[in-house]
Parts: sequence; structure tokens; C-alpha cells
Amino acid sequence: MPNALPPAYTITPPNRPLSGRVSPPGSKSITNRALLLAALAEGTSRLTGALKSKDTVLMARALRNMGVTVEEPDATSFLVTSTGRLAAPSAPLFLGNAGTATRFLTAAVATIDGTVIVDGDEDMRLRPIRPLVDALNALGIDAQSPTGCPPVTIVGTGRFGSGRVEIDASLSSQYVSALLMAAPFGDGPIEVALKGKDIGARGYVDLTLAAMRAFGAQIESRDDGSWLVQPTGYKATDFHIEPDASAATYLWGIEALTGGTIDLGVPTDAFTQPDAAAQAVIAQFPDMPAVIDGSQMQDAVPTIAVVAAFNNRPVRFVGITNLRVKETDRIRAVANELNRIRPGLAVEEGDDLIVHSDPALSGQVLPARIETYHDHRIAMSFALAGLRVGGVTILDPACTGKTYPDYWDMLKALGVELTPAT
Ligand SMILES: O=C(O)C1=C[C@@H](OP(=O)(O)O)[C@@H](O)[C@H](O)C1
Ligand SMILES: C=C(OP(=O)(O)O)C(=O)O
Repeated sequence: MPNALPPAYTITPPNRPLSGRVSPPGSKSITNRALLLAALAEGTSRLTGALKSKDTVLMARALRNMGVTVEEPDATSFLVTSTGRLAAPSAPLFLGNAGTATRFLTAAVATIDGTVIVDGDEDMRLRPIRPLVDALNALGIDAQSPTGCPPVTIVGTGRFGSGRVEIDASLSSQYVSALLMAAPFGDGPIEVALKGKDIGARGYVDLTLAAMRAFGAQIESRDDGSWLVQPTGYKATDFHIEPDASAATYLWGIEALTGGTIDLGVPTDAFTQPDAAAQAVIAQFPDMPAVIDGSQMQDAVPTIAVVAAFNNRPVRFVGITNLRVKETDRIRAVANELNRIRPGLAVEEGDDLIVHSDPALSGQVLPARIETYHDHRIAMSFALAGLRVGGVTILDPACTGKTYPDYWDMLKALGVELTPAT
């Protein structure tokens, strides 16, 4: 991980295509699934291609605090050795603002005979978790979240329940993934069904099912949209993690905005993560469509919205309500910060975001100190604006450590001039 970064970076537009070979880091989503599943499997699992960043370090630390041995043989591998059951930790689990770790562990620790408190930082304490707690309660598990957000107190008996459970996943697909991954510890088969049809980005549930099957789970996807999970537990396995598709969106953004070619070392159609869909949209720049549905590529929306500022026509982003409950309210954050570059560049309309694209922005010097709200994606997306507009300063660049600790080194390696600022 990089040494301390300055409080801010000012970006000098390169005025030339940025090209080269860049390997995005391992997928955060898949790394945190694989770490958990390996911890729930008896034996040793070797995870390769993994992401080492704040979100995965927090997950690994929480698992260690529950008796799991997590070794790190090299910069992209974890060696996880477990009895197949988690042990009650001696202190609350602190998971920062890692949504995956917080939601996945809230369900997983319900398999423990003992009391566990799942908590996060001040931002995580604003991110809803009540629908997951309600589903655990419906399975007979004593879980409580007084505010509807972390902290959650789970008083487990070692039994996870069985039968059909319905969950409202309209705010986060992570609730479904969390329940599914704990479900092989049911007293009998568990059927996970959705309350209502809305589930945000479905592709994340597909990632969950694929990882669970790799660790030996038996899941039947039923015609009514529910999933039936057998009480098999998990088997240790070696598991390779693909690169992070959300991280790749910044590289596609760099290509679009500078006219360069970046070799990611992996073909776009090899990604199984939902955000890979962003490539086809960004590739249309500067003629990206007038309406973009972000519902199935949610983490890519800030990237595409910043690229959209330079598009030939305005872009309306729809299907993005859930962006309000990510690391920060990303609809508001993107609108605020685009308007800081040039007032009137973006507007919120209900939960839609409209970017009033202006190709004439390119080449101008528009000094703007970009607030990043502890949100890695706001920092990484707005760095892209600095490739076209002079004077863009990104505050708190270290916040990219959540999922992409080497982000600024990557930009420098491509030839971007970053000047430390205060
Ligand atoms: O399951 C996952 O790995 C994720 C699901 C998405 O969140 P929601 O399901 O909360 O929308 C996504 O935004 C997050 O970065 C990762
Ligand atoms: C929403 C994100 O993360 P999480 O929900 O895992 O905290 C993200 O990485 O953009």
C-alpha cells in the first residue's frame, strides 16, 4: 500500500493520449465474498488475484478476530485456514465503510453461538441495514439495529433457522448476497425470496451464487425468482479472483477522454461483474446516449457522469436511486462537484441526475477544489475531469485506498502530472 499521500493533488491535463498497460486490482466484490466463504469452509483455501485494500483488509481482520487464520503469502494472495465455523470475537467487529464486509458479516455471524456487534464508521452508520436485520429476525435470529443502520447486535445460538425467508432488497442487493452466503448453515434448506421485484444490481447476486458454488454450495434458482439453498456448509478450495470492473471504468474513462489505448490485460467480455457493462457506454463517447440507465452498473455512474460532462449532448442518468445510500449520497456529490467545475453543469431532478454536457469545457482552466466526501469513487471519477480541464484539485486522494490504493501511482505511470497541494 502507498505511503501517506498529500492532502490534495492538482492535476495537469496531459494534452496527449494516455496509453499503456494497466492491470486493474482484483475485484473488491469477489475478494470479500471469497474471503468469507473460505472462512466458512473447513480446511485451507488459496485465493489468488485478490484485492488488498481497506475494504478487504477490514474483512480479513474481522475474520482473524473470529478465529480464522488469514495469511498473505504475496501482494495478491490470501491463504485462509478455518475449522469451517466462526468463533465469537472478543470485541465489536469494526468494518469502516465497507458495505460488503458489513452486510455479509451481519448474516454470517448469526451462525455463531454468542453475541457479535457489527459496526462501521460514521458513514457506514448512515447506510441502511434494517431489511437484512428483519430477514434474520424472520429466520428466528435475535438481531437488533436500533437506528436501522449499523451497529447491529446479533445474539446467535449457533442455529441459522430454515424455511422460506423474504427480503426487501430494493436499497441494496448486498442484503440478498449476505443471506445467501450464510444459508448453507441452515438447520434445513433455506429459500430466499424477494419482497417486491426491485433488487438493484442483480449481477452482484450472480457473483454471489458463482462464488458459493465454487465453494461447494448447492443452490437452485427457482422460476419464481427465489433461491433454494441446501444446508451443505462449504468446502475449502483454491479460487482465482478476476480484476475489478469498477476500477476498470476509470481506465475506460481515461481512454475516452484522452483518445489513448489502455491494455487491461483482460478482455471486457471476460468480466463477470456488472460494471463491465459501462465499457460499451463509455466507448460511445463523445456520443454517449441521452439517457443512461445506471441500475445495473451503479458503481460506474460517477465515472460515466464525469465523462458525460464532455459529451456532445446532455445525459440523464436514471435508475440510480440507490446511489443515495452508497459511501455518500453520490447523486448529490456528483452534482455538487460538477457544478464546482462550472456552475450549472449538473442538476438533480428527483433521483435522476442530468449532466448538461459541454464539449467546450475541454482545454479551459477552471480551478476547482473537489470535495470527495470520504468516497473513493468521487475522487477517482473527478480525477478524470482533470485530464481535460486545468486547475482540478482532488481533496483527500488517500480515500481511494478503499478499493484502489495504487490509483494515483497508476495515473503517474501513465504520464499524468500530479502536483501535491494543500
Ligand atoms: O455485492 C457487492 O459486491 C456490491 C453491490 C453493490 O451495492 P448494493 O447492492 O448495495 O447496491 C455495489 O454498489 C457495491 O460496491 C458492491
Ligand atoms: C458502493 C460501494 O461499496 P460498498 O457498498 O461495498 O461499501 C463501492 O465500492 O462503490
